[in-house]
Amino acid sequence: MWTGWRRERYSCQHQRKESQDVRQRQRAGWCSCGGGPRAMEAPLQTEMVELVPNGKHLEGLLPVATPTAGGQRVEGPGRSCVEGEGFLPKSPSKEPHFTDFEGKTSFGMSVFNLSNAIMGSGILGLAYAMANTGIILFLFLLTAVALLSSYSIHLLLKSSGIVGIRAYEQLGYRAFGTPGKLAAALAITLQNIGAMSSYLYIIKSELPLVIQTFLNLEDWTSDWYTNGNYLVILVSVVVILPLALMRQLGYLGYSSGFSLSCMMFFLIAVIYKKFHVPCPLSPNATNVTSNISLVEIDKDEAGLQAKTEAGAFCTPSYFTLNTQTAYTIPIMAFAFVCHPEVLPIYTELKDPSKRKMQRISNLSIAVMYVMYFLAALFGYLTFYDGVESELLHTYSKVDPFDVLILCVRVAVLTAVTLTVPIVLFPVRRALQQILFPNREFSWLRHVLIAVVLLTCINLLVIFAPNILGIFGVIGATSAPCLIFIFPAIFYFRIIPTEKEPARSTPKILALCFAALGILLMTMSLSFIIMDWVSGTSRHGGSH
Ligand SMILES: NC(=O)CC[C@H](N)C(=O)O
Repeated sequence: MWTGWRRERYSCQHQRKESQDVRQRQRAGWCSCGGGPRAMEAPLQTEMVELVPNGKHLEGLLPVATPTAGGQRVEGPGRSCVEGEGFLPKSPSKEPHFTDFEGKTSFGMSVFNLSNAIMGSGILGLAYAMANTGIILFLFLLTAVALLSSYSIHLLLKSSGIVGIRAYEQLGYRAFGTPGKLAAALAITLQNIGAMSSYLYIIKSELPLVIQTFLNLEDWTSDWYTNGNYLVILVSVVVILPLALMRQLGYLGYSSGFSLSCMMFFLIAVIYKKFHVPCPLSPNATNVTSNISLVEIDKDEAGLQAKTEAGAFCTPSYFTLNTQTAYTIPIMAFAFVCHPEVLPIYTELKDPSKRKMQRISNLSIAVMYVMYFLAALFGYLTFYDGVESELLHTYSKVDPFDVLILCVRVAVLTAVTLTVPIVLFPVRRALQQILFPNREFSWLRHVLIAVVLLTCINLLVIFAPNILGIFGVIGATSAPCLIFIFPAIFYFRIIPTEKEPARSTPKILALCFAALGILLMTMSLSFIIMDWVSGTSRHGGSH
């Protein structure tokens, strides 16, 4: 990200002044600002400067920490100091401290941003997941996915610390060259475009209902303000685009905080509703109780039978296994995806260190873990097996004009709308890495990519909502790649064998982690294919 380039630029200045001895050690010359005669050596120097995470430049330049030496892959000819030019403060009168040019985002804001990146439409599918696993199995699986997600961030941070790179795709490049970079960029692009389309799809389908109810419109009107297609364009242009044009993720901290409060409100409403929605719902409210047939049975007997069935229906299950249980892991994996955003957030962190970033990640994951569990638990305890794969739909069945539910809808709409810009950041970065590698920052490109991306997603959501089903497959492939497989295999390749031999415990663990990812990916894909073959797309869901 641009802050990284700015760091390089500063590094160049700082090191030019203070590190003559180190410069000698790096015979290749690590600062050919302006493209001097040693421009050819820029790749090495770029990496050397980038190699220094967390401001420990001199330390990082010592031979012991120079995995770039010895012909390792480095990227970015010409991307060294030149790129940072535009980001220099005009009067560097003050002695530059490392913290001056490191990111500016505080710990709290980073937690907000990362939590917002984690939280999305995934939360709406969790109650359904619980209905198909039972409370205990759900809790076990959710804990496992949360822990694995945190471990995978640990792998990413450790790899990025070794090479000083703070971008997912560049880790891929470092580990496997161009194919690695392309694979990471592709997975990030597909995963995040899938997530953004699911968010915009929620806007398209929910916002007209909300507006209609607030305006007290009894009948369906064809006015533009009740047309989901126009509304989704309006929201994209008025809210999402300006936020997506921010140059740094750090600026989105406030909107992320607001988005989280909206989700908090959603959670409180879900808990409140548990105690105010009767179970079972009246038969005409939902088809949940349709199996309770009153026809041709004696009234008393029917009443008794209905009571027994209702009693059985409204009892929570602690451990369930059915054909839908298999979907639980992909739903949870999707809900915890935030890995493309971790390294950009790390780049912009004030006084960054791996430990601090890991603490931010663990805190965000822990907060989301609690919220996910409570939302799933109370959503499930409200509707039991009648819960749908999208929790909001289920509430609409109770009373679509209920004011609280309407407010909850607005809250969820606001939350997902404010998540789109965060999720768009890594996609823009990935596209930039593929299409315009090693170019300096340009506002035109920055704006154009955001506009093109948002336009494509809008078109997709408006004209081809059915295609969104394809993202089920993409999600089943890209989420395990981003969470399990890539962090593990990149780690395996990037950590030098002198530091950790191939048979050391951390590396073997990483390989097991990758194998687990492959297993999960195969599992999810086979379930989706089985669904297609049998023609029952049971898991509609919001994602
Ligand atoms: N980048 C992403 O795919 C984020 C998805 C997010 N975890 C969600 O639940 O919606």
